[in-house]
Amino acid sequence: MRQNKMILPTLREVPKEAEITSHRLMLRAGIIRQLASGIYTYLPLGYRVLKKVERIVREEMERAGAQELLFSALQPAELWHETGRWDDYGPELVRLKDRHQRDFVLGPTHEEVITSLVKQEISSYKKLPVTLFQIQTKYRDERRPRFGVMRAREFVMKDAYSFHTSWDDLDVTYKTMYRAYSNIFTRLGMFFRPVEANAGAIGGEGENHEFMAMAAVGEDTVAVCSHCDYAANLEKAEAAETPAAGLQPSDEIPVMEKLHTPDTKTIDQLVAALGVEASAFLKTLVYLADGKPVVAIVRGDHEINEAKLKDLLEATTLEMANDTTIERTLGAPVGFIGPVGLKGVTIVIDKSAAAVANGITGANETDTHIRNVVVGRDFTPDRVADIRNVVEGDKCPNCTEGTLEFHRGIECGHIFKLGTKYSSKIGATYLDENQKAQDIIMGCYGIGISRCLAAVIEQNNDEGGIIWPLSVAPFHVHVIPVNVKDEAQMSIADNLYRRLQAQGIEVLIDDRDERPGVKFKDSDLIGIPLRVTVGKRAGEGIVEFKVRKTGESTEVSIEQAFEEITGLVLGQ
Ligand SMILES: O=C(C[C@@H]1CCCCN1)Cn1cnc2cc(Cl)c(F)cc2c1=O
Ligand SMILES: [Mg+2]
Repeated sequence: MRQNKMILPTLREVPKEAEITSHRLMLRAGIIRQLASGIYTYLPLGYRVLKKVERIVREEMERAGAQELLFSALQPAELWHETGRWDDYGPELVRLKDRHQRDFVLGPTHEEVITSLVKQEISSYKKLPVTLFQIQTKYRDERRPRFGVMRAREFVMKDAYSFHTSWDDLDVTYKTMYRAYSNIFTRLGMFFRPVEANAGAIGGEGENHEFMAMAAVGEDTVAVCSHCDYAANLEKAEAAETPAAGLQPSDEIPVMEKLHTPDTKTIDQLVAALGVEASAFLKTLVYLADGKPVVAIVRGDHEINEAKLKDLLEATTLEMANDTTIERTLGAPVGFIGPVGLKGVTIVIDKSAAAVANGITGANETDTHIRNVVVGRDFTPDRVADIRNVVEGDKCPNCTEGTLEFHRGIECGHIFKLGTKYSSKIGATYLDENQKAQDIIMGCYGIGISRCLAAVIEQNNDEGGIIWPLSVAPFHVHVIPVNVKDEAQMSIADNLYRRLQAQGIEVLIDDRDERPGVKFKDSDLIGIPLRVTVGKRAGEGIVEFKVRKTGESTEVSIEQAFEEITGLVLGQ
């Protein structure tokens, strides 16, 4: 490709709205341009990378035995009524009416669509298992799109769905997909970790894993064991059971005692006022689970994990109760609430909080707390479960030797064992050997294709700009004639450009009439992995060969450069 003709608008200045490296570099390197909030145009340079990521994903999906198809982004609302998700989702679901005033959604995902296709096209167990996938634009009306394509309102996703007659068979495909995902992210040149995850709204009855590109700007927190290969999204991570903290037989603990705690509402204020550790407090929170009040208790030094609480309660919606609801439900002001004496409200307590020998909680009276509260003596919880976020230093639940460390990750893939949640609602069954209709068992597997571009850049950049891995680079080689008016330089550059292209190598030639400094800065910025500079010594047949990743550059003969490049590119 001749750069002088390309729409490749590089920018010197960092656009102020871009907060993270990949967003800044994607704008500066002429990869994307914003059309509207959370909606992006992929310029030619960016589109070449997007197609390369798609190709790698497609190759690995086909190697895993999946068949590619393509759905419409427009989905009839009827399907979303059948699964109930029309009502489950709020403004994030893009809804519209066609000219006949019929309701449609712009697809954020395609469980309903693919399950209804399988319902109408597959009826015998002989046709199962089958895995189908598409690479297509998805729409999710994020309240606050940010970080460029990392959290956009329109994005390219590969979504795959598998259909089975048994959980064992689903497990085979799940493992195949897990391996395919590892191949994909390895080929993208990404430092990634598969982590145990929380299925979230999609539900499903089985295990699920996210594939995290490890990066400081990642929105997700991953707990990683210092000793074994345990890794889990914080939404899911657990700690090894620690023996209950020196539980004294409850009869030795004195009876509860009220404490006058004027205006001390937060744990920190209480620690200061009472001079006891935060871990001695039973922090009481009030939620509405599907509209019903639930009291959740964690130790004062822990944080509630709403994903775990929601799963435990099997709630469709879970939200913090507002102060009015709290005061109405518990008859006490926020900051002084506690579990003792509550009637008619479900109490869930975290296992670590339940192990507190004698705790301090709100007394459900203004400016009053109580100490010597013993779980099981002074109040009886309805559930004792893991509903807290693990903290760094917690024991690993897998090996119990290592401790958990936190790292940030960008979720680039997520695979799920769905079960029959969608097939039962859509009515996708198969006839088993006894001609009996059974609900099809499903798995689903997503990759954020456009998000991968940002993740790869976050992990591959330096002060000069992007450093594309060869596998996804928009071009393999950047040929830069220093002075386009110099006949010798241009003919040598052109000749090399043509010979490399003839080998199937993708070459960008900077034939712009620009100062050398501008050319080199742009070349570092757009991050083509290999560069040949044709300058003063071209007449002697000498060019400069530079590897963007290492910065290493050597003066070599044109032939040496040609050999080196074909070796690196065709050998990859
Ligand atoms: O998409 C999934 C699960 C898997 C991911 C892999 C590929 C197949 N789907 C989860 N999810 C996320 N955000 C959503 C947003 C909206 Cl507005 C919605 F209506 C539905 C969903 C939704 O279901
Ligand atoms: Mg996910």
